[in-house]
Amino acid sequence: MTNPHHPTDADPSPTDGTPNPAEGRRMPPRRTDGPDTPPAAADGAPTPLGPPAPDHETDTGGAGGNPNPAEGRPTAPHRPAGLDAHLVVDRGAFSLDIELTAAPGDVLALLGPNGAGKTTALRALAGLVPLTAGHLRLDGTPLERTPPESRPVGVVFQDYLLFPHLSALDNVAFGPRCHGASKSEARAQATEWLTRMGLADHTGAKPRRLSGGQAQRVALARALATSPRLLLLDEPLAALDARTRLEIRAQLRRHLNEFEAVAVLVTHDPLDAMVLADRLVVVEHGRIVQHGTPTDIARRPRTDYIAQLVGLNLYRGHAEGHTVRLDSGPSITTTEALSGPAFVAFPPSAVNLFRERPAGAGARNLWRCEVGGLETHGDQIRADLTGELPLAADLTTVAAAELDLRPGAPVWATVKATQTHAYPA
Ligand SMILES: Nc1ncnc2c1ncn2[C@@H]1O[C@H](COP(=O)(O)OP(=O)(O)OP(=O)(O)O)[C@@H](O)[C@H]1O
Repeated sequence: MTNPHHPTDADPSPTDGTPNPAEGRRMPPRRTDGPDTPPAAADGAPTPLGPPAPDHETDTGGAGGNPNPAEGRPTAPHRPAGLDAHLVVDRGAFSLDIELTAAPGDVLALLGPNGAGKTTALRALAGLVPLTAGHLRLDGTPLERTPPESRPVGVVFQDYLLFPHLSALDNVAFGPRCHGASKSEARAQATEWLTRMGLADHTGAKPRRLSGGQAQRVALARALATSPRLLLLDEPLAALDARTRLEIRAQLRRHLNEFEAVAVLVTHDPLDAMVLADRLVVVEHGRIVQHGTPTDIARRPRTDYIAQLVGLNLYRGHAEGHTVRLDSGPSITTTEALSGPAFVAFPPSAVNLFRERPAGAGARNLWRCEVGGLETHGDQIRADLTGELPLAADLTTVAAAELDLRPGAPVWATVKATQTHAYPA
């Protein structure tokens, strides 16, 4: 479980990383740099975040609660469970402005291209970047002014940031220990978490002796051991090789399913997002461009980035019945009949290529194109076509050889109307 302690101004513990004789444990040094730097532990590793100090934030939502005329006594203020955030962060040339809400048990994935603002959003939730405006409430409690170490937040950093000098057990026990558990209680909790993670045989191992997948699970156990109300995962599988990733992705999904509070993960990988999250929030240029279930997003992408992510050709135009006239000129015949601004999408595998104009195109769409480039894509060749309609087409290596495809070659591309999907823009 991730919960090393970070001293606050109210914390009288030593600030030089030396053992605290009063408590018999080593405290991390106090940081003097800005809030945008993760707090560091004694060994320089950023300090994972922990639950709130017991007396820290108080609920301001109800100012003492509303009187209930029926009973003549005040009721508890309404405290919506889960995450309610409007994150506004100004960083000079870059600004983030996104709203996130999630119920307990939800797993949200923030997905987006480099520089979109995903990490900034995660760090704002953790309290490592201050909000310029907006709000952040967790289970109804405002957290904007709560320091990172006092937020009920657990973080799994991309490279895990385990304390190298501590065993897996002590890495996990560190969180509960910093929140007042006795050494034996903290170790018992850590043992339980490591056992749940399938690491009962590795409790004594130092991080350098753990595989990538094991280290990831120790980091997750450390994040969960203090029962956070918000779990943040920054590219949780990025440091793993492809084989381990497959296995750990499935395990992480299981652990997230069992986690009863809100989890937010940041990823570049659409597969991680689709497997791990209930809802995707796609961020571009610091703004949400689309959100929804993985299926919604995959079926109805609304930006080029998302279309590429889910492997679709995407066009925007104006629909009249079964024809969508594209803003760029040509038309696409679709099975759906629509009226007004519309998107049309189809997968590269739906495209058939011919060197000669095919006879009797019938209900197929037909465009004259040119091969712009070719690349291997899994066991297929992906042809990028330019010309009347820019598109990506997938074909087998045998078909590519038979067509003698090479950059600059003219080709005819067809797509059946039944393989397109049109929806309102
Ligand atoms: N400390 C900082 N000060 C000022 N600007 C920053 C700082 N850190 C990041 N930025 C800028 O904020 C923007 C968003 O960065 P951020 O790291 O949040 O994006 P990201 O979506 O996580 O990208 P990536 O996927 O590459 O990690 C970028 O333009 C980046 O240059």
